[in-house]
Amino acid sequence: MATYYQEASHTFSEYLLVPGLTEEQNIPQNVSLKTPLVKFRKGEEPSISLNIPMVSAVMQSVSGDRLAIALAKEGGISFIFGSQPIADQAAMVARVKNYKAGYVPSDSNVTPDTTIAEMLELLDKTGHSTMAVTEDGTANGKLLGMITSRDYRIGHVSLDAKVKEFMTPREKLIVGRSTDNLSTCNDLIWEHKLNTLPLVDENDHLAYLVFRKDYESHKAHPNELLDHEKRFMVGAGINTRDYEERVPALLNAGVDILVIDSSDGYTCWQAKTIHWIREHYGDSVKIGAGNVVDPDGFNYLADAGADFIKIGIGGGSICITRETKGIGRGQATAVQEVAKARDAYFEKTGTYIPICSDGGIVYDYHIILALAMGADFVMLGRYFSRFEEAPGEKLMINGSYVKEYWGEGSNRARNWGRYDLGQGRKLSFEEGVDSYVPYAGFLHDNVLMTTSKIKSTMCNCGALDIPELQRKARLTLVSATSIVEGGAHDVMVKHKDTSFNK
Ligand SMILES: NC(=O)C1=CN([C@@H]2O[C@H](COP(=O)(O)OP(=O)(O)OC[C@H]3O[C@@H](n4cnc5c(N)ncnc54)[C@H](O)[C@@H]3O)[C@@H](O)[C@H]2O)C=CC1
Ligand SMILES: O=c1[nH]c(=O)c2[nH+]cn([C@@H]3O[C@H](COP(=O)(O)O)[C@@H](O)[C@H]3O)c2[nH]1
Ligand SMILES: [K+]
Repeated sequence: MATYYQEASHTFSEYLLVPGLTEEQNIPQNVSLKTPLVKFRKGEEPSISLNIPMVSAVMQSVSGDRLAIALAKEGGISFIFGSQPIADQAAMVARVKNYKAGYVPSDSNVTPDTTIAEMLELLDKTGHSTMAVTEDGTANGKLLGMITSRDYRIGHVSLDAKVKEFMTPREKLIVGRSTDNLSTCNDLIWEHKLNTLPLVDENDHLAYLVFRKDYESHKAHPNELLDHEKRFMVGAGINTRDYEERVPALLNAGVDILVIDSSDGYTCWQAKTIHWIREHYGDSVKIGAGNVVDPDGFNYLADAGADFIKIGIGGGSICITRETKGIGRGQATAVQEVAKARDAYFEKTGTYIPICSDGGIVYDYHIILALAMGADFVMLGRYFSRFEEAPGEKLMINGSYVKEYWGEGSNRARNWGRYDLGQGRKLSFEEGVDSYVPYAGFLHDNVLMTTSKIKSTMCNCGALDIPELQRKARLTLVSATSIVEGGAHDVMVKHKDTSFNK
């Protein structure tokens, strides 16, 4: 006989948090939203943590390189969509990794004997007029000087002249140490009125350049998610078919973490994919898996070796999976059940596997509910698709700006050809829709608003960080009429509330 669950499965909107005791220290400035991205042993630190508990969905209309950079600046991570040719996806990853985040490896380097003609050719290629002069002409050679467009006057210098005749020599340069933090660099930049500060190591070899204008952008983003080379972190989605080609290409492009992107993660295909990665790369390559909605699915992927596990079938705003295939579970219940399994797994094995609630976040407060129920972070599609940096087209419809947002299971997304891979399968039915969402401006402003709401609610619950919230949270189911009570009611609203974030 089939198994029947006795409880109905619930959605986020059916819950509210009951405040806990708020004390002196419970102010938003003291709240940390840092959260683990990959599994770790009890008492140890995860090798990757997020600075805010938000990641962007593995979707064509959400996670391109532009959004990935904007989100990494805020402390989250994007998973670049996998529904595109391998080379295109790897190129997107590489664009994020090569983006400047304060410290820049110098990409325009010459030697003292380089001619002005050769230097101009390089300028043409890179577009960068500030060049390092090193002994061997490489980005990490011994620093001998700097040359910028202010040092020579085109038309007035011989093209055969050498760089050494015009450069500012090393002894006249102000330099920083490669170990200096950005604020020390910025002090030097201001003190000496510099545009560029070279950083050298103990042997006077060039390490990085720090530019005045980059520092200003960096200062506005204290939560930036950076790798050990100070590059933005980025993830990428893979599938369970072409991973033998896709994974090496993504790693080569510098990807920090992978996730297997599927509606249903409780499959032998996912276990095989993870095993292949462990066999070829050991634990050095981090990979999330999913989606699951119950303890069985969680335990299967945990045993297979997943670094994090994603929860959610059919709850996404563009999803029609529940309608077309009859599979899924209310997202709140799914998170609660999987969180229980994760805690039991931790208890049993000493390994903590972060879980991600994917899909169905409609209001900002749904994020805090997901976290309170045990999720370590959330994945959002619709939320990010509304922003300037999202890949969808921005259009004017009936006097309002909208962005395009389409599901990965829609014909539009599937047309790139994945569904013809291997077995020559053809698409038989759609599992997602193509839609518009109201345009919402820039990612930075929206994420700032969302995270400040999360922090504020955490103060109501007396929690200074996410684990404390998870320990202390008290959640209540709400009746249908109390949901009406929770909105503006029995008044004529003058202006539509834009902070509502829907
Ligand atoms: N979270 C959600 O509720 C949903 C998400 N989506 C999104 O749509 C996209 C497509 O999802 P899916 O259709 O689940 O893609 P999928 O590629 O995981 O699965 C498609 C079909 O191929 C089969 N399959 C997978 N690997 C195989 C292999 N190596 N050999 C033979 N058969 C194999 C699967 O069992 C399934 O029947 C993803 O981006 C996913 O995130 C779609 C529907 C619902
Ligand atoms: O049934 C589906 N058909 C689709 O075409 C589809 N595309 C994406 N997804 C899933 O929805 C998540 C994003 O959900 P939100 O827009 O609610 O944030 C995503 O992160 C996915 O898990 C889909 N589900
Ligand atoms: K399954």
